[in-house]
Amino acid sequence: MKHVVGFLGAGQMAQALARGFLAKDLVGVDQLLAGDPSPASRSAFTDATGARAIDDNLEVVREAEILVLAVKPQYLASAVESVRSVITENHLVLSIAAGVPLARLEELLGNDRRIVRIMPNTACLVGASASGYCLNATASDEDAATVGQLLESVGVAFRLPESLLDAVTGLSGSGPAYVYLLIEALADGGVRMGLPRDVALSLAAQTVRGAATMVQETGTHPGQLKDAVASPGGTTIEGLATLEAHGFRSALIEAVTAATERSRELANR
Ligand SMILES: NC(=O)C1=CN([C@@H]2O[C@H](COP(=O)(O)OP(=O)(O)OC[C@H]3O[C@@H](n4cnc5c(N)ncnc54)[C@H](O)[C@@H]3O)[C@@H](O)[C@H]2O)C=CC1
Ligand SMILES: O=C(O)[C@@H]1CCC=N1
Repeated sequence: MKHVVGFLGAGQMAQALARGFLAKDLVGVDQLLAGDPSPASRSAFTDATGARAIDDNLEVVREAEILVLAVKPQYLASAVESVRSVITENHLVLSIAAGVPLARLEELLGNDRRIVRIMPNTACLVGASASGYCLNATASDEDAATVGQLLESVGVAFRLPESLLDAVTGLSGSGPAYVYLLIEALADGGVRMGLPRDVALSLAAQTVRGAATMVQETGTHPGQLKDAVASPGGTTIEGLATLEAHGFRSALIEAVTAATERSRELANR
């Protein structure tokens, strides 16, 4: 593929995506650049990727073929307005801003621009992201293929109707944070029961990884995999009953719902 990829915003997500693309050799280091007014973000980007980060968004847009809008949703309008005059139909514009709909992006960029709204997550850094994306009417099937290739290089990706992008944000966009909480809490439980902290953390993280891999690689329903762990009258069923008594499932369902609703609210800012 090897298009020049420019990021507006050189923060955490730009760094994670850029490192993922580099690791999969989808871009070379000289085909990557980022624009950011923050010297700290620029040095972090260059440290993480070896690529250029400059305080000149116009130059980034002029050089880029694929432009990734990677600023916080509240800074998106001002970032785009400052470069709008140099964004052409030759650019494929990807926005990762949570909650910002294609209609708003078209207002900012013009509906004759090729625009894709994406929701990845930070695990793109390790090639294990989970993403959803949707295209505006001007973007082509070839653009969809390009975006699919980029996102699949750093994990799994689903092309979806835009109406589902907020739910993707609530589940997999925000989801790594829920799982970090789970891992931390499992480790705390282990420490409470006497395990050394480092051992507890390692066991907790590997347990989450192993269970996720079992779901992905066996294709077996998680309920069936859960049943296979829980022996009659054994230890697991005691743990499961305790989780049910504390509303574990409901807490996760409500977390995804709340984050999805917040993503919907961000559309109205
Ligand atoms: N952090 C996450 O897990 C995820 C974040 N997102 C979305 O990614 C976007 C970026 O989030 P993060 O990387 O976490 O934020 P961040 O705060 O780490 O990075 C944003 C960067 O944008 C820069 N910036 C601000 N105004 C700018 C401008 N006018 N031009 C160029 N750069 C400018 C800031 O200096 C900062 O370095 C957000 O819209 C967020 O909704 C999407 C998926 C996951
Ligand atoms: O918390 C947020 O708003 C961003 C979007 C998805 C993950 N982090």
